[in-house]
Amino acid sequence: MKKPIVIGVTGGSGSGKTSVSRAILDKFTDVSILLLEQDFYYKDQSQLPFEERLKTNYDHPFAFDTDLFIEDLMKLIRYESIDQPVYDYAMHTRSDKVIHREPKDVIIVEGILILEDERLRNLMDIKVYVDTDDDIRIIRRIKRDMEERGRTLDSVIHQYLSVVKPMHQQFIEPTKKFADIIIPEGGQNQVAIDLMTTKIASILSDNRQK
Ligand SMILES: Nc1ncnc2c1ncn2[C@@H]1O[C@H](COP(=O)(O)OP(=O)(O)O)[C@@H](O)[C@H]1O
Ligand SMILES: Nc1ccn([C@@H]2O[C@H](COP(=O)(O)O)[C@@H](O)[C@H]2O)c(=O)n1
Repeated sequence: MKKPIVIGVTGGSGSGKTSVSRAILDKFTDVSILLLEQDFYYKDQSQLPFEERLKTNYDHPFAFDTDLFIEDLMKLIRYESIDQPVYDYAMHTRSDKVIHREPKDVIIVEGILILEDERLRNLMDIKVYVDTDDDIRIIRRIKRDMEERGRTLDSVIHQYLSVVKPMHQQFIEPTKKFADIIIPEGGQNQVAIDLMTTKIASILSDNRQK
C-alpha cells in the first residue's frame, strides 16, 4: 500500500534541526513536503496561571502531548488531513488556533525528543541526528530566544543551566544511538543535505514504480 516517506530530524535545542529540515525541503521543487514540528505539540497549559507555566520543564518528555502527535502523524501516514495545534512560546501554551494540514508524500518530523518515544521511532523511515557543539547551541539559543521568543538574557541562561543542559544529557543525547545518520554542524553541511535529498528522491522513485 502507498505510504508517505517519514524522515525524523532531531538534535539538541539550537543544533540546526529546523535549518536542516528547511534545506531538505528547499531541494525539492517538484515534490511537496510537509514539515511537522514536535514543538507544536507541547501540552496545552491554558488552565494554568502564567507564573505556573514558567515552572514547566519544557525539555522533559512529559511536556509533550505525544499521544496527539502520534495520532496526527498516523493520520498523515494514512493520507488523512489534520488540524495541527499552534504553540505560543511567549505565552508558554497552545494558542486557540489550529492549522489545517493536508497529507504529503514526504513528511519531515522535527523536534528535540522525537526519537525518545519508541512508537514515534517506529513510524520513521529515516532518522537523522543533528550534532552540534553545546557552546554553539547555547549562543544560537540566546540570540533566537531573545529575538523571537520574548525572553531575557538572564532567563535563557538560567533555563539552560538548570533544565535544558541536564535534560539534553539525560534524554536527547542518548537518542543519537537510534539515528541512521548523524549530521555534524547543522544546516551548512551541504554534503549531508545532498545525501539525504538523493536518498529521499530514490525512495520516491521506487514508490512511484510500485
Ligand atoms: N549552520 C548554521 N550556522 C549559523 N547559524 C545557524 C546554523 N544553523 C542554524 N543556525 C541558526 O541558529 C538558530 C537555531 O537554528 P534552528 O535550525 O532553529 O535550530 P533548532 O531547530 O535545532 O533549534 C537559528 O537562528 C538559525 O538561523
Ligand atoms: N514554552 C516553551 C516551550 C519550549 N521551550 C524550549 O524550546 C526548546 C525546543 O525548541 P528548539 O527549537 O530549540 O528545538 C526546548 O529546549 C525548550 O526548552 C521554551 O523555552 N519554552
